[in-house]
Amino acid sequence: MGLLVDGKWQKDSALIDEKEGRFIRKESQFRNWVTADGSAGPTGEGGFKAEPNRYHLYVSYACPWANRTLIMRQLKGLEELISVSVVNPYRDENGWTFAPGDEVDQDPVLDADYLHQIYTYVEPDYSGRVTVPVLYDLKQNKIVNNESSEIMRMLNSAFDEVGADQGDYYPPELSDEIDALNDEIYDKINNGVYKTGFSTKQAVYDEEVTKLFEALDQLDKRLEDKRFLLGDQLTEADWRLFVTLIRFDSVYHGHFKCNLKRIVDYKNLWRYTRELYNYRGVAETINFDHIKEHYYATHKNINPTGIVPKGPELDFSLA
Ligand SMILES: N[C@@H](CCC(=O)N[C@@H](CS)C(=O)NCC(=O)O)C(=O)O
Repeated sequence: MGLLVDGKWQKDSALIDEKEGRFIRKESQFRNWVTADGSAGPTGEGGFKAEPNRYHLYVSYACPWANRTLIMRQLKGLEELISVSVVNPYRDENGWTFAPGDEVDQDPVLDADYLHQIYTYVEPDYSGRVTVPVLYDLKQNKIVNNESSEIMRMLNSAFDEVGADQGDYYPPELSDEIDALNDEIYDKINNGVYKTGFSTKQAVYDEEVTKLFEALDQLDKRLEDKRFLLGDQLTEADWRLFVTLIRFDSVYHGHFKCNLKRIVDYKNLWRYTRELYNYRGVAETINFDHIKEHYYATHKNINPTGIVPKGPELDFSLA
């Protein structure tokens, strides 16, 4: 996997701590916020007022972090207000690309070949990873933010006065509970599948896969008497969990060796995953071809042939 160093693309870089055999995720770097009045948000600079047709979202259908922002865009009815470009699912030594493909978009800003060109266009000496999602300001030609958890929060509330649909997925009275669940789910599940799949030492794999399934077992119990994580109200925490569950049986189970069980084997998690998948507009944000192609073809270190498996056959219908 490549990255930018002082604005120059380097084709190779390591995300694994060689000695420990552990996967380490790096912090996102653009941390400004779109707000209703353009004032600064919790981090970064002000000047990013919520306006229709001003912001653009770069995503990959493969990526669970990008998926959560696409879901929030859908839930809040922002499809006409915030445009989207989907990158090619195959990430080669040049990182994410706009190489033509099924359901791949062209870049509206620079007609770029690579996503890293967007990063260096706004910051010519940028050093760091070139990740999706990216929320881009078409008016000022700046990257607002490339941290999905923050982009989700902006989409949840900043556009409410300019045409977003009703609905608050991070209501103040539940925020402490949501934050606590998010921390747990991020560490053990969202990032847990990556820590399991990218481990290069048996002991690290054993430890991570055990933590992952303990957490899934607990959530399955939690959902025994609850429709959603916090009861009847759907919150951000559900969508953050969902993006990992929906990829689980297709890629994490095989490709990342998270194979003690599948999600279809869990009574409550399976019911829950299907319900969220069928929730309004959400299925449109899921593209299993992109998901499978990305993981199996891109991570040659764990799947050297790049063969993308045909299965599994999954039925998400509610019947
Ligand atoms: N913390 C970031 C993580 C985003 C992320 O890691 N995206 C992956 C795709 S799933 C990516 O673009 N990786 C490219 C790289 O690390 O070079 C977020 O949640 O937005």
